[in-house]
Amino acid sequence: MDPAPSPIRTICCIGAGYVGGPTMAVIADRCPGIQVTVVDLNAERIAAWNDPDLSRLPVYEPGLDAVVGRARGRNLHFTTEVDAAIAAADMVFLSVNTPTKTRGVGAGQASDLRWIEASARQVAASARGHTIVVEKSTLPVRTAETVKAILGAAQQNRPEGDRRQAKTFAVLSNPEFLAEGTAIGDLEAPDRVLIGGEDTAAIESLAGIYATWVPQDRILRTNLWSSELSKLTANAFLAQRISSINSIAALCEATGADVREVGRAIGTDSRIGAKFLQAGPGFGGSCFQKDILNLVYLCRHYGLDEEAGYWEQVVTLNTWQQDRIARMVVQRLFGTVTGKRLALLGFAFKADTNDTREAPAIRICQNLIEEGARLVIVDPKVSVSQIVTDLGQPPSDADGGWQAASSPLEAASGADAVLILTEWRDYATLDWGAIAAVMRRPAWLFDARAIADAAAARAAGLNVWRVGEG
Ligand SMILES: NC(=O)C1=CN([C@@H]2O[C@H](COP(=O)(O)OP(=O)(O)OC[C@H]3O[C@@H](n4cnc5c(N)ncnc54)[C@H](O)[C@@H]3O)[C@@H](O)[C@H]2O)C=CC1
Ligand SMILES: O=C(O)[C@H]1O[C@H](OP(=O)(O)OP(=O)(O)OC[C@H]2O[C@@H](n3ccc(=O)[nH]c3=O)[C@H](O)[C@@H]2O)[C@H](O)[C@@H](O)[C@@H]1O
Repeated sequence: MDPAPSPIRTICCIGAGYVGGPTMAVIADRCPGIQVTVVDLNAERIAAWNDPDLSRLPVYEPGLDAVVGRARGRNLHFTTEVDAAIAAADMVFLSVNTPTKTRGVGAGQASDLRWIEASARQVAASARGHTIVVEKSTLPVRTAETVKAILGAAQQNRPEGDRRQAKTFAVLSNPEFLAEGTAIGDLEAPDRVLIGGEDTAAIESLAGIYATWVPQDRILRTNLWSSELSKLTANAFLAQRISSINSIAALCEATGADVREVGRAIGTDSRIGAKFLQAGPGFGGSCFQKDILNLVYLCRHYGLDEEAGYWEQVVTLNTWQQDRIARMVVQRLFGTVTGKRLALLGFAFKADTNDTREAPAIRICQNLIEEGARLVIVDPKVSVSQIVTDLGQPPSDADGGWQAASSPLEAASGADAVLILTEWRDYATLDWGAIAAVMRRPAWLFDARAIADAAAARAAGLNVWRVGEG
């Protein structure tokens, strides 16, 4: 008979980022009987999570402020006291960053696991009694072996009769599938919760937490390796759809078809489904490229070179889409944008987030800056300092420079073109008459999200390119 799952009374989450913060906030909000402490080495980030002004949380997610407001101070805590929080926890989530390696073996493809290793070592050193360690970060398949080796080295199996609490561990994989901008909805009503492990009691302890608000038929249980690989595979399949529809978008533009019509026609096939078929400037975000390249690395590591090439093409085409759009802008503006003012609407990698990690706007801006354009960038949620970091240069009104503007109308003043790179809802209702009136003619709208009112823009005298429209 498997041991009954031990009730979880205290949780520690290592990593107060885009995943750790929202995930733990929802768990605390839904499980008032569990004390949840989120820890981070980044004191600034922790201070922002503790800011009394809930509009200043370090992660912008619709609905997150309400969730944090209910639980923070009651049973949700944020602190830099990592070791103390680990010592007090029955369950520790590892939700640290796992970026692509930039040096050494596997650089450019493999995941850099130094933060996972460091946090596992912190757990090994500070944990007390029996601790369930949960991999929440996206990890290469079989990383649990590393985590278990580190924890195992610290495990103390007391001799019979020794009443001191033994330090023992169970390791689970529980990858997160939330998407940014919809994190709260994704966490409160997930398509599925995936739990991988070998220790049934530990699996049921974690399943019991999610079962507080997630129906049992959506709580999937599997083995460690399948769980770790499922996360990489999910992101690879999602990103593959985007590169697939973007490749069809280019064919639509060349043949007079419309990618939105094609998307509707194929998406009504229940085997394909209608979601994730929006053509755009390519996928951004911190994870798609990272996770696919990690899959490519793993395939090559196991000698599966054909499979590695198959998945690598998803990333290759994504980069091509961003370069194609920049090239097309230059071509349509008579082959040169040197000294020309281009208004860029949207810098975040998608709407409803302030996250710019791997945003398509970064590469497209860099290409146009290389061509000598004078960019004017507008984004409702991304800070100027973040754009400075991402573009690697301060604002300048010289050729090959960029400046920020506070509105699309201000950015379009004197501009030869407006580019839409993020699908912020406001861009669907812009006043194209007013915008066209301040632009230099002949003037263009390049809508890489097909969100703008193209008829209104054309009626205002603008030339219009929309992704995927022939
Ligand atoms: N961002 C997203 O939408 C999603 C991310 N993921 C995965 O979740 C993991 C975390 O991603 P994000 O939250 O975006 O990363 P993030 O970079 O926003 O947050 C990670 C945090 O961990 C902290 N940290 C690192 N090592 C630490 C240590 N030893 N002790 C204490 N704090 C430490 C860092 O200071 C950082 O604040 C990654 O593996 C990612 O692939 C999974 C699903 C969605
Ligand atoms: O592992 C992760 O980090 C997460 O990555 C993605 O979530 P996220 O990157 O936050 O956002 P998405 O909504 O997936 O968008 C990713 C990119 O694809 C683009 N996209 C998305 C959908 C679409 O139809 N077309 C399209 O171009 C978006 O504009 C964005 O640049 C996955 O959707 C999540 O399930 C996963 O947990």
